[in-house]
Amino acid sequence: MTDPLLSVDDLHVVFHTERETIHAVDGVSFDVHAGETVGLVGESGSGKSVTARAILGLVDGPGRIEAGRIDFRGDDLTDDNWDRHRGDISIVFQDPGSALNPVYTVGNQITEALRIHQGLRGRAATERAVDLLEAVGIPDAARRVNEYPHQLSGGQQQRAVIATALACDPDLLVCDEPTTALDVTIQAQILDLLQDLQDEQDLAVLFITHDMGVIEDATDRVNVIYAGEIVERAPTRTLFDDPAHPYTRALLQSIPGRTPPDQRLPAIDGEVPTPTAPAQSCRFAPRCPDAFPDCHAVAPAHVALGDAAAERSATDRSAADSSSAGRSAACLLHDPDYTDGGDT
Ligand SMILES: Nc1ncnc2c1ncn2[C@@H]1O[C@H](COP(=O)(O)OP(=O)(O)OP(=O)(O)O)[C@@H](O)[C@H]1O
Ligand code: NI
Repeated sequence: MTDPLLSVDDLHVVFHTERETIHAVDGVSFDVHAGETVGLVGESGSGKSVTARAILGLVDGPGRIEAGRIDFRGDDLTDDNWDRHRGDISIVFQDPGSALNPVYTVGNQITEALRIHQGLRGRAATERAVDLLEAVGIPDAARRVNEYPHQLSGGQQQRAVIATALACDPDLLVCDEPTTALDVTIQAQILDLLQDLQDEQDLAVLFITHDMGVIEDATDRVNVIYAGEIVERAPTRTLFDDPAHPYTRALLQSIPGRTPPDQRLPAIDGEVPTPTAPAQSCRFAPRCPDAFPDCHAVAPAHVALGDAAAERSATDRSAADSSSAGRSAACLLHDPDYTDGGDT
């Protein structure tokens, strides 16, 4: 496989608050290749947005990137190379209302981005802004370019936000719950739009959501995050057909058709713990239906499942424990496929 466009390697983002130290992102690694959509999925508080902000260089105090690398086209962004790649990575947040400035027209916001990132001004910028609004499916774009955000519906606002994000002609679009604030029909339209844009522009997308249904529709590969750690990674189809980690299975059980936008994974009792210390055990163990004593005593490590071509991995207790060879993983034990060191 070619080199990844984005490579996040053992990223640690820590918030030092007065009360406690929060290891919000605690050793996260994943890659995104040109043109693909990679999902990052987990419940509220699992560290998705902090990961997204870290990639954009937007972690603010009291948060700090304390370890790890974020490579974009081989440049280490944690080395303060963000400015060089400012236009190469764009982000779309959940709430289009707060992403758009209410006192400027939609067109002004897009032309501002075009000026900064492409050096376009005047008529050329306005024409490009209209093109972008058309590209994101806003009808009558030549007129609507002069409208203010409040004159657009929620779905159209998110389209306008996406148009603004595309104005810098990014290679990577980070979408942090881009459809969560929208109703289900509009959600589907925005997902279709992202898919079309991606096919046309060879855009890579990092898609962040708590909704497994959206992951299934929108992504090629997926990373499951829990309390700051990736617990499983697999091609999306594989993950749905054959989930390895108990947390992944719990997430899958929590999609009754489609989770309503305002509801969060009701099927799993309890909440994601706030990681206030380095992991001494499996952070999911207290909620895990399959946990046994070791799960509470040993921090699992991440191991490959199958050969490299399978592109699968999950956290595994035995890998953390040098005395036990092989892959009779704690959290994978009940699944005989994963205990034979074998193939998937
Ligand atoms: N400014 C901050 N100060 C202190 N802790 C923070 C701050 N921002 C985030 N955190 C902590 O980082 C952890 C991860 O938060 P994050 O926003 O990344 O979760 P998330 O997965 O995006 O959740 P959601 O689905 O609700 O958006 C949480 O424990 C949160 O309390
Ligand atoms: Ni978030």
